[in-house]
Amino acid sequence: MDSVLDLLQNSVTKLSLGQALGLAFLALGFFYVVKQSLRKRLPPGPSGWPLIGSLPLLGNVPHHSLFQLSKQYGPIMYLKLGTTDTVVVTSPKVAEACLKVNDLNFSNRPGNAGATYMAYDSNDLVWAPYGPRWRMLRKVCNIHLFAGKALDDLQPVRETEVGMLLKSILDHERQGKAVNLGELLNVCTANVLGQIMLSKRVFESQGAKASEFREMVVELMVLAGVFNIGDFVPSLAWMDLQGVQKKMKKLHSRFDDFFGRILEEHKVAARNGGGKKDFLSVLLALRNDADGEGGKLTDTDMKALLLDLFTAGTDTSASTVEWAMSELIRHPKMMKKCQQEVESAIGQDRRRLKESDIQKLPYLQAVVKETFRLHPSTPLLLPRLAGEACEVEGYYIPKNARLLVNTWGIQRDPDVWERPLEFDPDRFVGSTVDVRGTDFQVIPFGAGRRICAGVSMGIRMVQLMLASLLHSFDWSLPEGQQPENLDMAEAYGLTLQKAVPLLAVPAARLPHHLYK
Ligand code: HEM
Repeated sequence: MDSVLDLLQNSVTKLSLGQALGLAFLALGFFYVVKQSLRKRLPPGPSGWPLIGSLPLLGNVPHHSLFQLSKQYGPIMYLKLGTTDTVVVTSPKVAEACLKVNDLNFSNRPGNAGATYMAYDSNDLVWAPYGPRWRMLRKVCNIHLFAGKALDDLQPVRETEVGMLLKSILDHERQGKAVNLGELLNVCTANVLGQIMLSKRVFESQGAKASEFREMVVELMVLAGVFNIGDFVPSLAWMDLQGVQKKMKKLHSRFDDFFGRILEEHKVAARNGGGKKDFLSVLLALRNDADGEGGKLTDTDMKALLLDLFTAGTDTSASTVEWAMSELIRHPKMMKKCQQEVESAIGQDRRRLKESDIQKLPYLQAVVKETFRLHPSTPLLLPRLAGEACEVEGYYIPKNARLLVNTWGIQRDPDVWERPLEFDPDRFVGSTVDVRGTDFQVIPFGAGRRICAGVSMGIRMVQLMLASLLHSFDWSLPEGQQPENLDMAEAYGLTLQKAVPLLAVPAARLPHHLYK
């Protein structure tokens, strides 16, 4: 052994300077090639800048900018957002590879200030780590809120609240006012959830507590929509450069007080034998039973769940209907077709529309699908996290990389859809393509294990509200505005809102006694 080493040493010392330099360059070249080939395995994408990465490329409306970038770099892109590894997906095929083939690996969500400071340190359902607790929370919600039987049992609540929506629109009509539809739809969806979960109309304008809650939800939407630098450059999070975390903490304590008070009222009612038949009462009754694999339901679990369901369920459904109404006002023939369909299904003077009528309205269902395609309320879904490094479409995805699925881009891609920017419900008439996470060309609710928990409730709410608005009223724009000039610009926030809210003028179509 010694002699071999001696030999090597001698030969190295015997190399000329030129030979030694040549060897050194060879070694450097070898390492460069290895490094490059490792790099090559990442998906293509912009190189970005130190510390901030490609954050400046996101612009004001990130799903637009990312869609443009995908045209340059392809359907799977890698970029640094701040210091975080991020993978952006913009094709049905790659979305399926992530959310179906590699679903388990992408079943977590990345931490962020909202989850930490507002959602009880990810102790809720939306941000909970994938595992037994998440499963337990989801199961409880499925059984008591979202499964077919629970949804059917809650049908009268939805119909009653939609009835109140129609009545309030009629009041506007009598005063000759245009209505801010988005606002009224928000009130309706929040009250449906309030009645289901707390036996309370949380968005009533009378009463200090009701309006306080509304104000808090609006603030939460604004805060959650802020692009918080600390989420992308974690080493700077402690500085809270935009003051977002401070505001979140303050808002969280207001929500906690609000839900805490309602929780205490429910506990007292249950002790006195006067418990209500709502979701919170069910949770209270379950608290001693639900100690299976997920552990007990604590007060915190319950408050976090209530917060989640209000925030995930209100704006999403309401803004979808606002977009649908805007499209129909721009396309009067389609609006007429919907109204004729409803009229021939249930008539125009006998009664108000019921949820069970929707099955007789295939064109209206197609209008809803087309709205989900063109105006998905959560354009980048909610972020996922790669639990382990993995391979997607031959590319290397690092462990802990964030996954953003640009469903807005997929649903407007000319490679995927014919005439993608045209609102054309007929593309869904007689088609089996569905929006519930099985057809990856249209996944407004996401897909896989962490698909939206409230898909069925959301679809039912959207269909019922839209069909009722069309059955009960004719709609036009305030004087001087032309349908073809209606502003359809998007504002970026927690959900995809219209930048300019829709103001529309209603004209009653039903006998007045039917609005009671
Ligand atoms: C138009 C209506 C709605 C749309 C478009 C929508 C969309 C979404 C999307 C895109 C996600 C993320 C899915 C993913 O990561 O793959 C999500 C998650 C979620 N949604 Fe919805 N949503 C709607 C209505 C609702 C309603 C009515 C509720 C409940 C009242 C709800 C509760 C939730 C919850 C709890 C999650 C988190 C699921 C989890 O992480 O396990 N959503 N939603």
